[in-house]
Amino acid sequence: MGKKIAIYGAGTIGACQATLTSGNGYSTVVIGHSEEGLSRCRNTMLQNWNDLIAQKLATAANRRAAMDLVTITNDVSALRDCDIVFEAVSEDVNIKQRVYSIITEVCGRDIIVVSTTSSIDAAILAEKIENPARFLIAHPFQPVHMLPLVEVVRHTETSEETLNQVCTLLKDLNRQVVMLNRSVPGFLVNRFAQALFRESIYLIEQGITTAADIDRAIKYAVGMRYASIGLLEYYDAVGFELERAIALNVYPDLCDTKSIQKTTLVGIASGRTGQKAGQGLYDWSEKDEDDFRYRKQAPYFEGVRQWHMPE
Ligand SMILES: NC(=O)c1ccc[n+]([C@@H]2O[C@H](COP(=O)([O-])OP(=O)(O)OC[C@H]3O[C@@H](n4cnc5c(N)ncnc54)[C@H](O)[C@@H]3O)[C@@H](O)[C@H]2O)c1
Ligand SMILES: O=C(O)[C@@H](O)[C@@H](O)[C@H](O)[C@@H](O)CO
Repeated sequence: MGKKIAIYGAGTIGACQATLTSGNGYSTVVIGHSEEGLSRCRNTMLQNWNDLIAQKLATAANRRAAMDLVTITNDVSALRDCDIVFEAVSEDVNIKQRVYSIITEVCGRDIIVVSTTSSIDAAILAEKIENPARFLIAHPFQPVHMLPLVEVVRHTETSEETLNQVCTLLKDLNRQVVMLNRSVPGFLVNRFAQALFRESIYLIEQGITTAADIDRAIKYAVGMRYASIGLLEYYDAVGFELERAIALNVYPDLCDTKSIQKTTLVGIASGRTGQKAGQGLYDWSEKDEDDFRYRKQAPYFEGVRQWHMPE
């Protein structure tokens, strides 16, 4: 500990990353770029704490102490004495490049910059920063302050020292780190997710089943099984002979389209784009938003007991 952490970007990821770092006793600076953004960030952080307090995982004193460790500001000079900057601005290479120039200007070229990008290649981002040896990606998952996995993606010029410092910090934050030695689109988890999304939409479009039944299958088989054993432990447990027989039957029938599917295109054209629009694969007007937020966090509550919360 003792490090001062900065998070550049006051959106969804910035607010939750700041909840995690300050909730573990780190002084944290969040850089935004609008007044509304700053108050939205503060409100998201308070909502995160209130959810933890409602579960009796934190107290009002923890919330106050953690919020006291946080500076949320539009003033980039607040970055000056930080040791490491998590970049969490919009998923746009040009915006990220502008932000890297500002960080280097304020902090010097030895500052460690960690991008939270979901999809931009590490080599592309590394080209946009003055000192690529001090740059890598650490891709988190929502809800970022609670879900433990972080995919660390290095590129050819990332120094060992940078990698070690970032991994040490992530481990101190009780993160489970997986490492990619080079960038591939979607890293690991979004590759798995896209394969499942594509197949699920295909099955619905073929009239084979419904969104609700796909989600039941995921929750009560895939989710529950792989919560306690690994996917590849399971593969070995079944054995290669049976998996070969199943693959010979299933591979030829799997969806392999390279195009965006009709359901998604029609949804976008008609404004039925998902939860925020009230309608997507589900009718969200029929769903309870608080219950969904609770269910989204529920698997991770136990992990919060390991936080080193300030008091
Ligand atoms: N939302 C997710 O599920 C998720 C998960 C993991 C990683 N990520 C990645 O995290 C990053 C941030 O995503 P998000 O979901 O928080 O987006 P967001 O839109 O909620 O937040 C991005 C923030 O960046 C700010 N911003 C834009 N230009 C800026 C600038 N020049 N200076 C300062 N701030 C600027 C925006 O105002 C906004 O507050 C992206 O790279 C995204 O791919 C997102
Ligand atoms: O699952 C997540 O939280 C991340 O992988 C994100 O990067 C990504 O944007 C997804 O939410 C989109 O499915």
